[in-house]
Amino acid sequence: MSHKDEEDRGPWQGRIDVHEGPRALRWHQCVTMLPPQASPGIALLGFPCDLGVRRNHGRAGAAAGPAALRRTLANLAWHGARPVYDAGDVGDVGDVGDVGASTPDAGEKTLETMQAGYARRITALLDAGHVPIGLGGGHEIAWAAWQGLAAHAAREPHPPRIGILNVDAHFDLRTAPAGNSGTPFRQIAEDCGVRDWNFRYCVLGIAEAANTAALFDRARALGVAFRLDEEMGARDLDAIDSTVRDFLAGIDWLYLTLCLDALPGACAPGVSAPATIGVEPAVVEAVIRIAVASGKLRLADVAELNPSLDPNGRTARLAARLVWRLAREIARRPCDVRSGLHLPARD
Ligand SMILES: N=CN[C@@H](CCC(=O)O)C(=O)O
Ligand SMILES: [Mn+2]
Ligand SMILES: [Mn+2]
Repeated sequence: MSHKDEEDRGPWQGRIDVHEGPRALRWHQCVTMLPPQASPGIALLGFPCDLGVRRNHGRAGAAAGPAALRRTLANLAWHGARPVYDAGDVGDVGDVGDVGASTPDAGEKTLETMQAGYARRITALLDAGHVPIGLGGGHEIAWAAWQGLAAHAAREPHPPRIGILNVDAHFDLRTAPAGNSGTPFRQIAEDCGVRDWNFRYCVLGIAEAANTAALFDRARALGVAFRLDEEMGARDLDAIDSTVRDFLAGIDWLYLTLCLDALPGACAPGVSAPATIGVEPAVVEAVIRIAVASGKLRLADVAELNPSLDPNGRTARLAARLVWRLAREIARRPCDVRSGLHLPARD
């Protein structure tokens, strides 16, 4: 690779094991910028936004999450059998400025224009048969992701039953009238009402101490399935498996969202609200395996990475590992010509 090529690869740079043979590959050598008419693959899309975290009185900095995630992913070992594309960041030229071009917001990066831009990009990626993995950004990414997925689903002759599986210390069902990082699933519940769809939402890792009684009441009123952080240990894996499988049995399409503040604060300090107990990374990986093996996953993301609060890039490493795990499990599955995750697993 020439010096010029290396420069052109932006964050996708890292160690090259020149003496290790052709299988000694890392992500930076295999991820390509998303070309037009690309064959179906995994598409990474950055959401460099923390405007929702700010509105939610959280600690700002997650806007730098996607860049840190790409830099960390770049050096991980490549075992992929399926292409991974970098679809860039929302907010790149043309993404946000065309929402109501005559409004004062035209071209401005507000929370709503960023969310609308992300939603449009997600719909286009899904329409092209890709499995998008969103790189957050605050958890306001979830309302944007839902809008993109719902627009894609609405094109189906019979709209699929969409379920959201959230690994999170928080319900994010707040009622604040202006959307923020704490409201996305309440916004989605309302949108389901408008569309006459059932709201199907399951959260794993809820910290009782970090969610008020009002939030628990709202979750119960909305029929939300959840497990507390204290019910998410390695010893609980059979019960976790049942919770996830029961949820998956009642849906056709899955949106999986991983809020890094669900993981123990010692592993994931680089978030707005670190967890005191949290869910161990190995358990989160087990959830990812079950979710992907269902063949129903359409869209996933990792939210709340805040590099400004992240000593030694510890949280970025964990976030990259979870993206890596997602991609690894997706790549194990046989590929249908269009969006091929309906097929049974090979193993
Ligand atoms: N998305 C996170 N929501 C949590 C954490 C708030 C924070 O950033 O401190 C919530 O609203 O409770
Ligand atoms: Mn959270
Ligand atoms: Mn959250």
